[in-house]
Amino acid sequence: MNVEYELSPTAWVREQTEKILKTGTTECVEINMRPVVLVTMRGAKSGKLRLVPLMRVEHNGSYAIVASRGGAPTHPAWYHNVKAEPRLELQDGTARGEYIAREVSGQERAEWWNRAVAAFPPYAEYQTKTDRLIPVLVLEPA
Ligand SMILES: C[C@H](OP(=O)(O)OC[C@@H](O)[C@@H](O)[C@@H](O)Cn1c2nc(=O)[nH]c(=O)c-2cc2ccc(O)cc21)C(=O)N[C@@H](CCC(=O)N[C@@H](CCC(=O)O)C(=O)O)C(=O)O
Repeated sequence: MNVEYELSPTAWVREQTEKILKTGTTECVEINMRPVVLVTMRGAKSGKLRLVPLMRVEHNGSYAIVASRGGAPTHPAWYHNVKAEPRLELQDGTARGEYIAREVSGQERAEWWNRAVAAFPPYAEYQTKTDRLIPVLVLEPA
């Protein structure tokens, strides 16, 4: 049974996703020479399986995903998907696993925000472009 995946309507994102699917590894793509992971999540309204590439922020087997959307004034739609259904799959390189996402705040968010900015420095600039607090969600192995 072939599962119906929905790729991003944004061309450059869809192209990176297609490359990951074709090569079988997220190592075939990068942003500013920084690694990417591929998250598979359930659409909150459509129920579709959506494939969302995000920057790789990893620490001791857990990951953070950052709902930056380049510092746009509103959260990316995928943020609402993950809040509605926190169980998701993450692919890092060729490794894929089930994770449970939870939004973090306070000191825990600060720690993961530092890791995120170390992994992808533009996050710091994105946060200066919007007064929305960019959500950080930690993914722990299910
Ligand atoms: C364009 C829109 O995407 P979005 O979910 O807003 O997310 C925008 C971007 O964050 C998303 O494209 C990311 O993959 C971009 N992106 C990163 N985006 C980030 O926010 N952070 C990152 O670290 C990041 C890294 C990254 C690396 C590589 C790459 O190729 C892309 C990267 C989209 O896909 N819309 C679809 C689906 C939206 C959706 O998920 N709908 C839900 C409902 C959502 C709701 O309830 O509101 C559903 O299906 O039910 C549509 O409009 O049809």
